[in-house]
Amino acid sequence: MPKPWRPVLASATKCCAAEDAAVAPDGLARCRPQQSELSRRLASFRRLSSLANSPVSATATTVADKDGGSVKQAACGEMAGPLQLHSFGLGELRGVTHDFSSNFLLGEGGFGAVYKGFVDAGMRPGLDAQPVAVKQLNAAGFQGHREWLAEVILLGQFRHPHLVRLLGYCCEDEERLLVYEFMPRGSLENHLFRSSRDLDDDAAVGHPAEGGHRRRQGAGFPPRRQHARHLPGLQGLQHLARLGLHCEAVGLRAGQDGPRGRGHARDDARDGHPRVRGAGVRADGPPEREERRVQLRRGAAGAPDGAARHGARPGPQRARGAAGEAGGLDPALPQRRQPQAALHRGPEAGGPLLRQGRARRGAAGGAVHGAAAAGQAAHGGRRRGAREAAGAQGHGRRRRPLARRRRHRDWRRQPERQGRSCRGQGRRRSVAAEELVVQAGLNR
Ligand SMILES: Nc1ncnc2c1ncn2[C@@H]1O[C@H](COP(=O)(O)OP(=O)(O)OP(=O)(O)O)[C@@H](O)[C@H]1O
Repeated sequence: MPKPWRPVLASATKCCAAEDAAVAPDGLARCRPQQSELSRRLASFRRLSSLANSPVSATATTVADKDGGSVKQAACGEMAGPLQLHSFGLGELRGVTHDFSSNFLLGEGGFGAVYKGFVDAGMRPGLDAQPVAVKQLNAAGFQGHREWLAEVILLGQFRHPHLVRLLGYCCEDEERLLVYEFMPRGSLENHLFRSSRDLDDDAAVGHPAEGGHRRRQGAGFPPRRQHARHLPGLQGLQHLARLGLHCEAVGLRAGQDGPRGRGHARDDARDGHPRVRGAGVRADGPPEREERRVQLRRGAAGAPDGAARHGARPGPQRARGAAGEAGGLDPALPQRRQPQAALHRGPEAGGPLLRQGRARRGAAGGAVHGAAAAGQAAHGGRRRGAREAAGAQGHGRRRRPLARRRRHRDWRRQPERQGRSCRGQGRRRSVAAEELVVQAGLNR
């Protein structure tokens, strides 16, 4: 009659004597085994590992751990019994990881450094040739033999497609290592909180001669959608991560002082994330300008008055189609355009005489200002063409609609604005990202 199992973690919780407990900088007490403690544990583990290396025995064996408790352990030299693990020598793992070369470093966690390696087919019976991740206990860290042992015993018993598989371990002198199957796409944490470029970097770890090398690690942007598709059940978390991206993107676009700047926000937006436009708002700009920008954002994010898809911006094609075919305004155009266009209806076309922005360029149905169209056709550049066309009409520069000019004049004449130029003070206001997200309707 085999002895009943003793819960592994019940003994694991009391992992060291009170005098061994160290207080970490974050204020949490953690157990850090002292040398004497390690030697004691080593003795108990040697019994375990000698059994592991012994000839095949399919019978489960009970091995005493250091507290005199017992954990059920099978002789596993040939992958038999509950713990189907291979025991590796330190020399073997050195060979596998090119002597723990920094070129093979995958990352570092609380347990210690993790290296990539390759095991050959003949290394152990039943062990296929494959890449592996070798985790080496950091003797100066706050984890020790007990955590290592718990990992060996727990992960050694489980086989599940969603769990990384522990292939083996090494226990030599004071060295404690764990050998896992290699996960080419990195950890779940990375998928949730780091950029695809970092993920690609992880996959590229290896010797330069093999085409892989380590470039960089570190915190990055939330992940892109496609990287989590293959991870079941991550959609909800991905959604949260995407919201995080919005906040960050808005913050960057508003302040322009982020680590990767405007271009990065654009890159991420191209990958299907809602794009928040025009967050760069001048601190000294007229207040209505900011409101208008927020309106635009609301449209871009797919609100009822806006474009149909995230990031979709009504471009010249859509504006042209709407103006030409229906002779009216494109309902998908942001609200900002409509009043302006309505002010300038062309008599012959019966449609809007679109005088500003992209919609003006090449609008069909003769609704384009003739001189502007000629200028653009001759010179190509939209702005330059418009400016020259305005020059041909006798204006020094393109004029804004009268109502808008008046509004701007009134704003300039406000007492608190006296003595300050309204141009050229390009200090950008750092608009709180959350506020913009709420205004833009992205917080759904
Ligand atoms: N099986 C694996 N395949 C590929 N990479 C891995 C594997 N295991 C770990 N890594 C890499 O090593 C890094 C550190 O690993 P991990 O976080 O598991 O270490 P740890 O010491 O167990 O951490 P902690 O104890 O703090 O949870 C991971 O971010 C990942 O990049």
